[in-house]
Amino acid sequence: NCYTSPNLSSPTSTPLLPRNLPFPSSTRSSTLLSATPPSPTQNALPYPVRIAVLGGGNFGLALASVCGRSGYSTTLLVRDPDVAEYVNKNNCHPRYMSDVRLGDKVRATTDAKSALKDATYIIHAVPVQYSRNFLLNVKPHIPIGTPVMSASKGIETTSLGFMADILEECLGKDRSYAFLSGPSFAREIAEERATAVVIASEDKQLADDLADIMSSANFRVFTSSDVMGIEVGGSVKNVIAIAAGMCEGLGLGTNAMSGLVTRGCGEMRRLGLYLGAEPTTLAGLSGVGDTFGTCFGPLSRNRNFGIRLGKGETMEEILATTTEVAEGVDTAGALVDLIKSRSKGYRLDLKYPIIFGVRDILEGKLGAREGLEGLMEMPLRLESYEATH
Ligand SMILES: NC(=O)C1=CN([C@@H]2O[C@H](COP(=O)(O)OP(=O)(O)OC[C@H]3O[C@@H](n4cnc5c(N)ncnc54)[C@H](O)[C@@H]3O)[C@@H](O)[C@H]2O)C=CC1
Ligand SMILES: O=C(CO)COP(=O)(O)O
Repeated sequence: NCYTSPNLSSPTSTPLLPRNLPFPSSTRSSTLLSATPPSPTQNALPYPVRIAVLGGGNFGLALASVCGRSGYSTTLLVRDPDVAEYVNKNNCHPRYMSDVRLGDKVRATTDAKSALKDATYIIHAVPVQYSRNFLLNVKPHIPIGTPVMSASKGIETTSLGFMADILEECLGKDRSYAFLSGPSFAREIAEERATAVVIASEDKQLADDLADIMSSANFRVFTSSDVMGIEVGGSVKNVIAIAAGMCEGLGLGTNAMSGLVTRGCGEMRRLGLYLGAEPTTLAGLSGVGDTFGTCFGPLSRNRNFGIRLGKGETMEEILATTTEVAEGVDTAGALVDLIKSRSKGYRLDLKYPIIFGVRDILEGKLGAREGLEGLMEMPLRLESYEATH
């Protein structure tokens, strides 16, 4: 890769905000709980920073507001000129979180060239299945070497690639990439509620710089080098959340829910270790942490999708009444295909019963109740297993 932190070693550089600190201490609790937003602060990086955010959905908006609140000029690249005009006039999106102001550092445009040519960092927040086309369209405007951070979670159904694969295939190997994940609902971020995430990159300097840029009292950014761990966690947790939602919709109870989510985390761990992820990442914010948030949090689209399935709605009925993306729907099938293509083992459905079960339910091969109750008939073995396939 060819990312070098712009002028970070300058002797005049101002000390950066501390990273990897625990949640803000009680001295900050008034800020955490206050309805009044804290005044914008610019994190002290000794070089000009301009952020471009690809994708004007909930998460692109939330991350743009984080960067804007840190004091950085942030441009949101959207597809619809009416949306761009509305954002610039009203400082909020007309449809997504329309009650949330984005802050005066955030502007929107449909002009990829103007958004990208001077960007120091690019944040990608386009749903996974649309990412390849989107990236190939904007590629001519992305300067060589500009680092890109993805915040999207899932697996592409056509290539079975994670975002790391899609980014490299679309934008080349001659730049550094980073990946943001963790329990982080867009609305809570936009409302400046306490949030802890992790940014992973093989390029430590990039992860550190992005953490400095985005960290604030209410948005804590930890760093990691385990890209695979981050990507497996972010992909699998959405599928587990659909199962958790079905469990909720069917009224199966707290014991069932806790058992299901824990066994789902076991499947995440099994796949992650097989693909080379670190166990600590899978047990961390982007693995178990995001699974808790998504399985139990009322804001989760994946969980809500599952609740509606559990209550008896069909896939078609649900898809016809939502414009928001539940990544787990496509990722469930992609995960099954990925597991089959990478594993030499047999009866993989017994090794990944929740992932395979959700895929079967989404494909209409099983009803939600039948699928979840089928888990009660799984062979009883040792609870813990190694990462063998
Ligand atoms: N919303 C959240 O709380 C979080 C979302 N994420 C991830 O962020 C990514 C983006 O999700 P959201 O912003 O929530 O999506 P969203 O559901 O809020 O919005 C959908 C976005 O997709 C865009 N879109 C629709 N069709 C498209 C197409 N054909 N080509 C390009 N773009 C198209 C829409 O313009 C919109 O920007 C997903 O991978 C999601 O898993 C991650 C953490 C939290
Ligand atoms: O990833 C998320 C929170 O961390 C958002 O989850 P949903 O896509 O299910 O809303």
